[in-house]
Amino acid sequence: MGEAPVMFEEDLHKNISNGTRSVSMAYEAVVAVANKQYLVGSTDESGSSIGVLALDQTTSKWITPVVLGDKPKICMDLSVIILNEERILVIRRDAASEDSIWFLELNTKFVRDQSQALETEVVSWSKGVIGDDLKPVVISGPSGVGKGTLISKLMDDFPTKFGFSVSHTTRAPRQNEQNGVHYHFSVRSDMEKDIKDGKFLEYALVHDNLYGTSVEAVEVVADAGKRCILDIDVQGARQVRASPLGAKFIFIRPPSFAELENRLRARGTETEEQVQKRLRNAKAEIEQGLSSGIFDHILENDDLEVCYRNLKKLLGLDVTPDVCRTSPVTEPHLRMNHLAENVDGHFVVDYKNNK
Ligand SMILES: Nc1nc2c(ncn2[C@@H]2O[C@H](COP(=O)(O)OP(=O)(O)O)[C@@H](O)[C@H]2O)c(=O)[nH]1
Ligand SMILES: Nc1ncnc2c1ncn2[C@@H]1O[C@H](COP(=O)(O)OP(=O)(O)O)[C@@H](O)[C@H]1O
Repeated sequence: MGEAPVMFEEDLHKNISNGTRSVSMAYEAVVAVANKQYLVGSTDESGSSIGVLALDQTTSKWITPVVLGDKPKICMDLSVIILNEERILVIRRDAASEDSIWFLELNTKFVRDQSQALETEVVSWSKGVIGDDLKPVVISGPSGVGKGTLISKLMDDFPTKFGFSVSHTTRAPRQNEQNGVHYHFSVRSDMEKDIKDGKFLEYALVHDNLYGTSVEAVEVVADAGKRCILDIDVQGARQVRASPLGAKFIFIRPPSFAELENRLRARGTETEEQVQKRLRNAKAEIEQGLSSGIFDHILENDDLEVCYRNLKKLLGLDVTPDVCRTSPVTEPHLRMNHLAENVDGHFVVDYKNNK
């Protein structure tokens, strides 16, 4: 697999020989996917990463695609395996094992969306994660449910194991929030330019502010050999689910809407108007979290220590097993003053009339 079919090699040399395109880079492997031939090379223009070229067989034109994602460093010995029409596996045979497996996305939904947004050919690298251990973790949930509290506990208890993906946002910093630690507090125009330049894995308008996860924010954690934790909203989780990142998705649900409101108010970080806006958004977020199918697990944050223990259990950390209320949640008892029904193993809770 990964060796150029004979007719392609002849075709390639013919193209090169008749000057259709001088391929100035040494190429290690060629594969045919859909109506294109992809050359995965030992170097790109930067001279530091593996390069990618494509020959569109319908037009016989060479394409230098925009290459997104963290790029694998150059190597002199690689193999390519076609997984399907969407992605290929690239194995850097002379690299250390933790950096030898890479996916090149050629035609995934993420790549197609980026191609449309950037109006050009796009491919995207993503580092293959060996096993579950280093798989990034997406944690979502309505404002005030306890995401930050749970993540802080994980980071405090396992500082060498987990790293936090520092998002960008146009929201103003709260008291005690440090730029570059809690968020990269940004100007909207700067964020919008970087989004257009393909530097963001996902982004969304949340409570009237722009939030986004840069590719670099995730790679910084991965390069440190840590498991990346992303605290993002449901819209962002949906985008990450469609991206090549390959994460574990966990939705944190409050024990009741009234308790969520109590916590948000008690935290004292938002104005009354912002509290109302976040509570309005919370209803849709919770319904999305419970019934969208984006999330692998749903955890109820009633008792903090129980929820934290269940979170650690989900992440394969050594804890005494607990009644882990993860989806699908079977027993339909929620301390709500509102009926919850069990639909396809998920709770669809009607928060509409909860007061
Ligand atoms: N899509 C997306 N959402 C984010 C990101 N960073 C934070 N959020 C979400 O934005 C919402 C508001 O976050 P924040 O203002 O810190 O308020 P909090 O949820 O009350 O802590 C929360 O649901 C976060 O999960 C991001 O990078 N992308
Ligand atoms: N299980 C819990 N029981 C009671 N209060 C909680 C619980 N989990 C978090 N809190 C409190 O609720 C507030 C919101 O928590 P936070 O982590 O900021 O939520 P989020 O990051 O989801 O917006 C904080 O004041 C926090 O101390």
